[in-house]
Amino acid sequence: MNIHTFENEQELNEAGAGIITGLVQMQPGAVLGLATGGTPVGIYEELVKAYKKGRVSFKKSTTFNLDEYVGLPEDHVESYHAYMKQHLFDHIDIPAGQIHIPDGNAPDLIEECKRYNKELEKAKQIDLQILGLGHNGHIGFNEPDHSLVSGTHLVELKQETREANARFFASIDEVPTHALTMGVGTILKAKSILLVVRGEDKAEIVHRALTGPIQTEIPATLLQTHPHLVVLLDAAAGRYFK
Ligand SMILES: O=P(O)(O)OC[C@H]1O[C@](O)(CO)[C@@H](O)[C@@H]1O
Repeated sequence: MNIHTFENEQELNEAGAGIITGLVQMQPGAVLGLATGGTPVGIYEELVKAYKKGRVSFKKSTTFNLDEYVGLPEDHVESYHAYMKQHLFDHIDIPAGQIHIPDGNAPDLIEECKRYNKELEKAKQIDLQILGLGHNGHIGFNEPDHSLVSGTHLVELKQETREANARFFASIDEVPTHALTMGVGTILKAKSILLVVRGEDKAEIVHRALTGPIQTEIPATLLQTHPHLVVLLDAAAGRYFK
């Protein structure tokens, strides 16, 4: 595990984007696992800048998003479909057919999970999985539980997750109660993982996740078992690592 702490958010963003562009430059057909939420926004901004400067092309890349809310229309500004377009896909050259995001509006959500798993199987392996971290230790939307699911599945969001994400909605009542998420088995199967964590409010959980006992009640502790984990922390999130 390689942990890097940054005093400056911009340096963190550039480092994160540099890891992604470095991979895509060397391996244009790379399969990228993408995250949403507040954490990766600055990294996506740097990716867009790199693309606009002609430093990288995503024409041959494939992407798989970690998760999507259930029941939020795709064009709702807080759906992860809309988020990805707004922050990345509308500004780079990736062909639409190479983008994969679970469909939280599918008529049969269990079938949709199976379909997503099949797409992941076809891609064989994610080369680089980008992850944020929930305050309760969730990765993707794999919430703390006495057991965890390996593949894509339907989850009920914990109240604390809905509260944390309420900042993006007009009120907590608008935050969906369920989501589809890639499972921890798929996440851990990625060749490399890039975990990004920002803010004082996540300092304790990221420290527990990376140094505490491995337990499904803190799903991110499973990342300790991954052979190629890179962690980027801002100074506030990294305070217990100093
Ligand atoms: O980056 P945020 O908004 O703090 O969210 C933490 C994590 O939880 C999620 O919202 C759930 O997948 C992710 O998008 C994010 O990585």
